[in-house]
Amino acid sequence: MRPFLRNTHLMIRFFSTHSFSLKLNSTPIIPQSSRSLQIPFFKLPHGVSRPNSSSGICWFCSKSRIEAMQEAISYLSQREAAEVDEILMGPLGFSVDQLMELAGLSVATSIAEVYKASEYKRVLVLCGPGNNGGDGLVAARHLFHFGYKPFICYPKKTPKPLYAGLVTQLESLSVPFLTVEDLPLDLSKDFDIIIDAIFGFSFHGAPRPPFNDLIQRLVSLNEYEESNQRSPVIVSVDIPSGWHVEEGDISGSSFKPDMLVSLTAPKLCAKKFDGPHHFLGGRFVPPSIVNKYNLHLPPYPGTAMCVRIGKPPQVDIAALRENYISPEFVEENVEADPIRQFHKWFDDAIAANLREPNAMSLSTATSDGKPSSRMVLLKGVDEDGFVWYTNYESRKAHNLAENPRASLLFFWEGLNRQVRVEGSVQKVSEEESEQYFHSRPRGSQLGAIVSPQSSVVPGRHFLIDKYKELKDRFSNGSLIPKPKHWGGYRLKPELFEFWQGQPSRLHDRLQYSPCEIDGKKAWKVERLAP
Ligand SMILES: NC(=O)C1=CN([C@@H]2O[C@H](COP(=O)(O)OP(=O)(O)OC[C@H]3O[C@@H](n4cnc5c(N)ncnc54)[C@H](OP(=O)(O)O)[C@@H]3O)[C@@H](O)[C@H]2O)[C@@H](O)CC1
Ligand SMILES: Cc1cc2nc3c(=O)[nH]c(=O)nc-3n(C[C@H](O)[C@H](O)[C@H](O)COP(=O)(O)O)c2cc1C
Ligand SMILES: Cc1ncc(COP(=O)(O)O)c(C=O)c1O
Ligand SMILES: [K+]
Repeated sequence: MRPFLRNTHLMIRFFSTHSFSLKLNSTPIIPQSSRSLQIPFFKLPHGVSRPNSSSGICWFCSKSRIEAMQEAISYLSQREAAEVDEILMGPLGFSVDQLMELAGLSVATSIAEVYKASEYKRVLVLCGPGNNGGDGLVAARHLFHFGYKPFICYPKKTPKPLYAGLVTQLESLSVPFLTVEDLPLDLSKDFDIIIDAIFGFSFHGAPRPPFNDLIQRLVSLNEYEESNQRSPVIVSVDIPSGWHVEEGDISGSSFKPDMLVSLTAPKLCAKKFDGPHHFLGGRFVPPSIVNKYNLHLPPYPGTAMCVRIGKPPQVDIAALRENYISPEFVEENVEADPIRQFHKWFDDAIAANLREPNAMSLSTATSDGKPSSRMVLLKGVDEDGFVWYTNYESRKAHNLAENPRASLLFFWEGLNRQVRVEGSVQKVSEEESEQYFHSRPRGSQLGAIVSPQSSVVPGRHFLIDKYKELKDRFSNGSLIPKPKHWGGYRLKPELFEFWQGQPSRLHDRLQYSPCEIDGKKAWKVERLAP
């Protein structure tokens, strides 16, 4: 919901007691959460009352109320959490194994999103006697496969086949099991992450041995943190163990985790969590549960098993960095022809399922050397060069008219690779542009006619009005003529560089520049210092 709700006027139209549609500045909004979970209604924001008539009366509510709604997240009481558990495993047909597998996977993926295995390798998982402990065992297995080194402390093994199986699976991966006595009293040196999978929503009373001692060691870690000494981060599964499930840390003497992964929906104690990373996991909640408990939760993006709840933490931009780890990229293994090498890497980018691997930054410059860059989409590449399409009256087009030289840059983040290409630029033939133009979706064809690219327009309505008019004109499906001012460019490459990230910033850089061998045009490959 966040992106939709920055503006002031939100129109709410009621259909029944709870059901309403939302319109922001006249544009219908399908809340993402309801799209993915098919929630037919939203919780009423505090202070908004239902009109007397349910026949579709519309009115506006204020910005602060919208923000209140935006912040509204549902929390479950202890009783509700147990009830949801029963419904899932009763009428809804789930088995505990399934839910635990998905819960443990959510915990592992949440951790992997924030704490990279390259920096936070050693993970101690403290497992309690119930399902929360089972989630910890599952998370440990997934973390092993993600490249972490897990250790388990599971002092009260649950004598059920499900748990015995989870233990066997970890033993077969040679994951060490440590007794409480094996554990160092001071956990600060031996581990980078500690997963608290001791108690979940069935916790009650005060922690009994040996778990009281484990919890106390987590409290000591918080004290380390306060003294600015490096200590492991603590990740709590569902509930910070020792906290009251609804009231939180009532004694004020328990530990404060750095990350909380709420499962299914946050429990009431999560309101008291003020650490930097709150995630939601357990992507199995069906609409019937969402409706029954009036759940309002952030939607999971794409195929993710977890989603962040609340604001991302403040980051120190200067401290943001990745350590690249890639296979070596050496002279002996490259293609003699840089276009063939480009195709090889492009195929890798496709195989890695990267989003828009054909997106490239195009840099041009004015005749007096003022550079500018923007992204465009590569639409073809062969021995003649790299092709993209655009508006011939745009800023880039003016640059290219006065200085027909450009550079292209591809960055394939998931593969730690970039490719630089430099050369001279020419327009493609009218026939080639015609052919490509008509291959585009009709909406994009109309968009190209509507948009005087790079010139100032009076407002969004200018484009939308023109678009609607044209859409009507071409609604009979007739051919949309390509505007004269729209077409392709081809960059003929004169220099290439293939870059692959490596540890300690000692990256591989292989440059291809033109040369002549026996009077024939060829390419010289040279390694550049990173
Ligand atoms: N949708 C869902 O529902 C899903 C739920 N999932 C997971 O299940 C978790 C809930 O699991 P759960 O019900 O097994 O309870 P949990 O809190 O792990 O442990 C209970 C054990 O602790 C013990 N114990 C209690 N208090 C104690 C104390 N003071 N000191 C010492 N011991 C104490 C208690 O013993 P008892 O007191 O009964 O003798 C019992 O043995 C939930 O939080 C989530 O992580 C996910 O896997 C999948 C989706
Ligand atoms: C991923 C991506 C792909 C783009 N592809 C194109 C494209 O193929 N052609 C184009 O004209 N603009 C494309 N754009 C928009 C351009 O980046 C840019 O805004 C536009 O071409 C105007 O640039 P100019 O004013 O420098 O000429 C793309 C933008 C993004 C983010
Ligand atoms: C303004 C503009 N023109 C053209 C394109 C390329 O689109 P297509 O793939 O439909 O040719 C894009 C892509 O983002 C664009 O933003
Ligand atoms: K826990």
